[in-house]
Amino acid sequence: MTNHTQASTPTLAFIGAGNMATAMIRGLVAQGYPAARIWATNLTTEPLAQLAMQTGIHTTTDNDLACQQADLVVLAVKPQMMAEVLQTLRPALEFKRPLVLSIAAGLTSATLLEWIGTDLPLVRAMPNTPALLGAGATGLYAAAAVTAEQRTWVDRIASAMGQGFWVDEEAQIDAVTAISGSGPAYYFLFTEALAAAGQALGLRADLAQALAVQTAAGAGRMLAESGDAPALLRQKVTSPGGTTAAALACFEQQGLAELVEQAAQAAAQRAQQLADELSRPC
Ligand SMILES: NC(=O)C1=CN([C@@H]2O[C@H](COP(=O)(O)OP(=O)(O)OC[C@H]3O[C@@H](n4cnc5c(N)ncnc54)[C@H](O)[C@@H]3O)[C@@H](O)[C@H]2O)C=CC1
Ligand SMILES: O=C(O)[C@@H]1CCC=N1
Repeated sequence: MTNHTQASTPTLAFIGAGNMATAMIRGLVAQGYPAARIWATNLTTEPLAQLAMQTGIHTTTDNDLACQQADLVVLAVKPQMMAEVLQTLRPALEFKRPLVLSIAAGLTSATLLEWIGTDLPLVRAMPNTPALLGAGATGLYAAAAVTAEQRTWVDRIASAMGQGFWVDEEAQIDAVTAISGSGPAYYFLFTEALAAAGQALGLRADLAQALAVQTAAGAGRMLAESGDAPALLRQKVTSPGGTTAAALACFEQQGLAELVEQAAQAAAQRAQQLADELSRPC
């Protein structure tokens, strides 16, 4: 029942329009994806009203209705809600047979397909919130049965949100989750810590925050636009015997690289744990 006449611009249905789906939708619409080809659902109308007003997309609290319109269904509820949502969506999915794109952390394609109860084409995606600005990084894994045309749909969506990166092994999606899915929060935390350090050095709170935020934004742009490797950019700031060298030596002595590695491992392990916990029969 897939609507092949609309194949080049598939109709999308986002099931669970929360933080991440909203960032994706706003990013897609800002990059010119037709709002008339996007549906989004939530449990109540309140969170949908603002999204509809800002973007002009279709919204509904009826997951079946949204699914019935869609060539591509984005599963965007929390992993803990997924089994219940898929159980109720099963008839609509079986009838319409869309491409399913899950953005849920952890949940494997095997578990998702078991819950869907029928063999549908499935892509696991791990986007991140900068998708809102068209500056996202999205990891992608195609489970079996995804057609070449459906891959082009996914590529188009990922490029409208920023950059897409296909991986060949599903397990790598957990690593992507730990680096870029959760990654924006790490940079936000570092920015908060830098602002607090500015206050500790005697700066006003608002000034310390403005300096930390503008520095993060500037450094991010240099990383993205200069073409230089992060290490080279770091070296260009670091005068021998100067202030940066003193701070970097402190980071090194305190084991920053090891700490970052441990944090990323904790995120990846949590993704696997979520998958194990949720796929266990009750
Ligand atoms: N927030 C992020 O940065 C990222 C989140 N993800 C994944 O995206 C998914 C959603 O995460 P968030 O957007 O952060 O969570 P969220 O809680 O903001 O959004 C989920 C939304 O689903 C709605 N919902 C719950 N049950 C529903 C149902 N039966 N029908 C329709 N809507 C329903 C909730 O009301 C909520 O608004 C998760 O699976 C998460 O792993 C993936 C990448 C990044
Ligand atoms: O924290 C989480 O579980 C989700 C997945 C990646 C970012 N947010």
